[in-house]
Order: sequence, then structure tokens, then C-alpha cells
Amino acid sequence: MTAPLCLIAAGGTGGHMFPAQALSEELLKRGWRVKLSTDERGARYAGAFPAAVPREIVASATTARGGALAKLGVPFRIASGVLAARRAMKADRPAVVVGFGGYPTIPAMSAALTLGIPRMIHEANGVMGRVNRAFATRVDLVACGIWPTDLPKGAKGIYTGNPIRAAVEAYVGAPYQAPRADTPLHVLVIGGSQGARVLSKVVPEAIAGLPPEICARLSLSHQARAEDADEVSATYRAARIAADVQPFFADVPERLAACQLVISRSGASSVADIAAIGRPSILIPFAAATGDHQTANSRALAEAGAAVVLPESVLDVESLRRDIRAILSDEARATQMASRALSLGRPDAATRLADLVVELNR
Ligand SMILES: CC(=O)N[C@H]1[C@@H](OP(=O)(O)OP(=O)(O)OC[C@H]2O[C@@H](n3ccc(=O)[nH]c3=O)[C@H](O)[C@@H]2O)O[C@H](CO)[C@@H](O)[C@@H]1O
Repeated sequence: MTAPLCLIAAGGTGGHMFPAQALSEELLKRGWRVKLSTDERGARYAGAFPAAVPREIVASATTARGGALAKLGVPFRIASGVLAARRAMKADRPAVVVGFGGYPTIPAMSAALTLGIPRMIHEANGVMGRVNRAFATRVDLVACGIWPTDLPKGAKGIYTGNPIRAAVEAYVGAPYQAPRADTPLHVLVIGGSQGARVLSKVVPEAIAGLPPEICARLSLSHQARAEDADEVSATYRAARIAADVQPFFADVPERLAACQLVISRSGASSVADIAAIGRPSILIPFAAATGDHQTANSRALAEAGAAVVLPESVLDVESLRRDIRAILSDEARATQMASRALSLGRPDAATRLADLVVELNR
């Protein structure tokens, strides 16, 4: 008997592709076959997917740029994408189809709907994305990365959490070295898969103005976009603070485990990683995120006292410096924030997601 096939459809951003990858890995471990349906942008993130996962590239119909004529063609391109997905599904016969959100999932989710194939979606954020919302009541269930989330009436939501990658899992439960009066202090600054300009503008200045007894013990790992890196490095250098500035840290899990404080955007996977390893954080939600979902993503950590959330509207150098200083100078508070974060971690999210896929195949 051939192993059951799960078709995973994921849109073109890292935010959609990371959780899709985690589910693929878990299903392969369980002896399933997995196929990925994505667009050209998503394919750039697919390099980290297991080699055993074949890819089907769908046309980026709805993201096509151009004038009115090009836009007029969008419904036709979606329709032809759906027909192509139906043909592929009739040949592949997936047992279950899982959508992770984004426009490139429209063909696969529509085809699964019209063919009556068991299907679910995973929503990583505390506010549903547009495509996931459109399908939420037309799937068997919605696996939710953040809870509670704003499900439309009639949708069946199940809290799974957001899957973390194996490299993060390796540091779950790693002991937290709380900041003390004489210990080295390591601060990690991350802005999501693309980096975040606002963190490069405000964080180095806030850090450089900390009292000398803190600066002398500080070292930074600061993810900065290539175009901001020189300025970020120069500010730390002028304040004689050791700083490793890179456009992307391949070893974020290790740096997270080693830090006393993380300053971060509140993208779904970043929040999941911070909670899983259990570190105090200052979260700065991306104000322009659809439906302000990064604020929703940060809520549970904020309400539990695991994170301080600074909305961009009130973010300034002084307030950020005050918060950084308060956490790095208070061993008891930092320790409590770390353990509260850990209590919200869902290191078993990929397992839970895979369990749901298996149940849908019964
Ligand atoms: C700008 C934007 O719209 N971002 C969205 C995008 O997230 P985006 O892809 O920006 O960010 P996420 O926080 O979801 O994921 C970032 C991941 O990259 C890792 N990392 C980060 C920096 C680094 O140097 N190295 C590294 O490995 C983090 O640990 C994390 O695992 O999709 C998410 C899921 O839909 C949304 O919640 C975010 O709002």
C-alpha cells in the first residue's frame, strides 16, 4: 500500500513557509508523502524543505503587477490555476490538503473544496490573513498558531501553536542565565525574516545611552538590513559596545538561548521561538501588518508578563532605553519573564498539526 500523500500549499513569504516546512518534516517522519504547492517567491524559501518533498509551482496570479488590463486578467488566471490544481489532484490523489495562507494557496484550496478532499488551514497569526479567512468555513478545521484568534462564525478552530524548527527545539528548556550585577549581558535584536529598519534606527541609540556599568558588560547580536549595517555598527563602536551585526543570523536559536534579553518584531515564528526557548523580550509589533496582527501575536506574552510591548506609535529612544535598563537591572523580574515566556511555548505544535492531518485521513 502506498503511503498517504499530504499536499501542503503555502504562500510566498517566509512567514507562511517556515510552519509549512515544520509540518512537512513531521509528516515525513511518520511515513507520509508530502508535496508542496507554492509560487515563485515561495520557492525561494523551499530550499530548506526536505529533498523528499516535490514542488508544484503555481502562477502568482493575484500578485501580478501591471495596469488595468493585467488586473482584468486576474480572475482568469485564478480560474486556470484552479483547473490545473484539480487536474494535478486527480492524478496525485492527496489524502489531505493543508493551506498555510497567502494567495498562492487559492488554487489548491479551491481544488480540494470542489473535489471534496479533506482539508484544513493553519493560521499563524492572531488576526487571520485574507485568503485563510475566505476558506475558514470551507475547511474541516482551522489550526491556530495564536489563541484566541478572530475566527469567522461557523469555523472550527483548534489551538496547535506555531511550529518551531528543529534547531529551536534543541534549546527548549535551556537554562536561563539571569542578568546579575557582575555578569556579561547579551542582547539579541531580530526583525523577522527580512530585518526591520525601525529597530536599526532606535535600538543602537537606546543601548549606547545606557549607564556605563551596563555598557561595559554588554554584547549585541543585531540583525540589520545590509543597507543599515554600517550605521548600526558605527553607533555601537562609538559607545565601545561589542556588537555582531549581520543581515541574517543562521544560528538564531543558539543566540536566543544565550541572551539575557531579546528585542524583536512580533512575527508569528519569532514569538513562537522566543516562547519555546523562554527568554524575556521587548516586542515592537510591525504597525503596518495586515489587521495589526503583530500586536495580536504579542498579546499573550504581554498579558502573562513575559514581554514588554512597545507599539511603534509610542516607540522612542528614551522609553526603549528605560525598558531595556529595567529588565537588565532586575534579576528577579528577568527570571520571571523568562519562565512565563517558557510556559507559553508550544514546542509540540508540529506534532499537533501532524496529528490533525492524520485524523482527517481517517
Ligand atoms: C513583515 C511581516 O509582514 N512579517 C510577517 C511574516 O513574518 P516574518 O517572516 O517577517 O517573521 P516571523 O517572525 O514569522 O519569522 C521569522 C523567523 O526567522 C528567524 N530569524 C530571524 C532573524 C534572523 O536573523 N535569523 C532567523 O533565523 C526567527 O527566529 C523566526 O523563526 O509572516 C508572519 C507569519 O504570517 C507574520 O506574523 C509576520 O507579521
